[in-house]
Amino acid sequence: MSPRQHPLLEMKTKNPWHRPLIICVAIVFAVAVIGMVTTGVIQNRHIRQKYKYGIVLDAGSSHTSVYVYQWPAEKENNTGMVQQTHVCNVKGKGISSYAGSPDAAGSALGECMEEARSKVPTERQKETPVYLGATAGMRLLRMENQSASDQVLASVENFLKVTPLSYQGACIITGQEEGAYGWITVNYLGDNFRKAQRTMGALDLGGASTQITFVSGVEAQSPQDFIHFRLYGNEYHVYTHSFLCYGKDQALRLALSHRLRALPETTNSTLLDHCFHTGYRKQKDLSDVYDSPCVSKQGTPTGTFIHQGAGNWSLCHQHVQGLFNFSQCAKRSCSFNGVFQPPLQGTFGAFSAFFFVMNFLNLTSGSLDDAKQRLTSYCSTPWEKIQKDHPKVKEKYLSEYCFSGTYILTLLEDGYNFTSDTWKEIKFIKKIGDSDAGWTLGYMLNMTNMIPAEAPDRPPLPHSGYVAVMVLLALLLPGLLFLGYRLFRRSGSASRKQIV
Ligand SMILES: Nc1nc2c(ncn2[C@@H]2O[C@H](COP(=O)(O)OP(=O)(O)OP(=O)(O)O)[C@@H](O)[C@H]2O)c(=O)[nH]1
Ligand SMILES: [Ca+2]
Repeated sequence: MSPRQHPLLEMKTKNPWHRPLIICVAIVFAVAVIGMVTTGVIQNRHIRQKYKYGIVLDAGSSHTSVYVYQWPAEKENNTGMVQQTHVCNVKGKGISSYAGSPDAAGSALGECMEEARSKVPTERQKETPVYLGATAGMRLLRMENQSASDQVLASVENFLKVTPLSYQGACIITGQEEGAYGWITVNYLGDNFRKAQRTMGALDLGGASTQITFVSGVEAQSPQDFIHFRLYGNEYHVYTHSFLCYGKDQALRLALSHRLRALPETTNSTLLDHCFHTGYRKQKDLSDVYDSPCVSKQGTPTGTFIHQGAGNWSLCHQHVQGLFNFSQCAKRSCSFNGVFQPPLQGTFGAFSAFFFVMNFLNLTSGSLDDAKQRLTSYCSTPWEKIQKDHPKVKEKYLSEYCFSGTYILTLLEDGYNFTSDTWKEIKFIKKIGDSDAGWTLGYMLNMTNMIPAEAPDRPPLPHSGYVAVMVLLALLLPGLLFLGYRLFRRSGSASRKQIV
């Protein structure tokens, strides 16, 4: 005879609903888990980004560039989100060169504006802001001839107003704005604001002006050279100064005019220039030198002169030093021409012509002494060889590199007070990521209020992190329940065995 079963066990094996119930519960659990995982995955799948766009025209003294920027629509206030997607260089010279025919200034932008517009989806064009900022070329034209400068601005305005984009205005920005926006650009692109890390100074060399901008702990002795920013919850005390007429084209005119003064006033006198290569010889108009408010002149010099190279770096360096006045800087912390400058602080990004020139001369790395040595050798190379070595470079740029390189070294060392030690703090840059270093991005960020004074509150987890945690917990929970159930059953059967 089989041993008699305990009445309780007998009852249990006889319960016809037990197995289906477990199966039902298991199915519900499985469905719930699959449901949660699927929801998590679907919720977190790649959503097609919607972008916003902005266009800024940099109307510089030498030429105009049109920049197109793009950023994810829902992340307007997260720094590091705006990217340059396109740049178009307008053919011809800068807008200030249209002083004699202002009506043509606007239409000259046509091709590049069309190209820029094609980079913005049609449905976004109506809401895409367009800004035009003019810099030192227009500052000089305004000083010389206000009505001509007004007419040029009116011409570009009339042209931009009728595009399908959202035209926001055309104006001449101040040198201080130009410096400050350049500083905002490099630090925005370096993500220095959001990470509250050390900022980078900005050095911009244009055709007609140059800017130096950096954070300084020094008290403002000259308040007009300081700007205070509160960005992302941090305070920045920023020194900035713009030197009108100290861009590289105006500096060259200034240098030529100094040397021409020493020549007899006969036409076609020969100007022997140590900043140009031996063998370089060109007839030039005196008006090319004197036609600028940066160059002092008696009367209106007309006629021509022979510009002849004599390539000698140390003599060129001496002449270039003569463009700066250091005598007013004896007493206080100063750069040149009596302009206050606090001691240099931190690293610097040097862009625009600082980069074009130093990159061409292969001087973007190495010491200051190296740079001087290499420039000495470059300047003494005959013009014929220089032309042979660089057949594709525009003759105007090529002929000027010895002067431009010397001017840059002098401006940085004698002007701004960089030394052999601090030279390594200068990084010659063109772009950061995909975006050009320059004032335009900072200008647009400011005009569209895209950098908040305070850091926005954020949830502790990013969205994807939140979904991942929820899915993990959802998987863990049924597992724990199942484990608990098993333990409960095991302890139940153990106590039953004891009873038996
Ligand atoms: N070598 C070289 N020079 C360039 C190049 N592009 C521009 N330049 C020159 O470099 C100088 C500065 O150029 P930009 O920074 O565009 O100057 P800009 O904005 O027109 O002038 P500002 O109004 O003073 O800022 C000018 O003399 C230009 O002619 C380039 O690709 N190579
Ligand atoms: Ca510029």
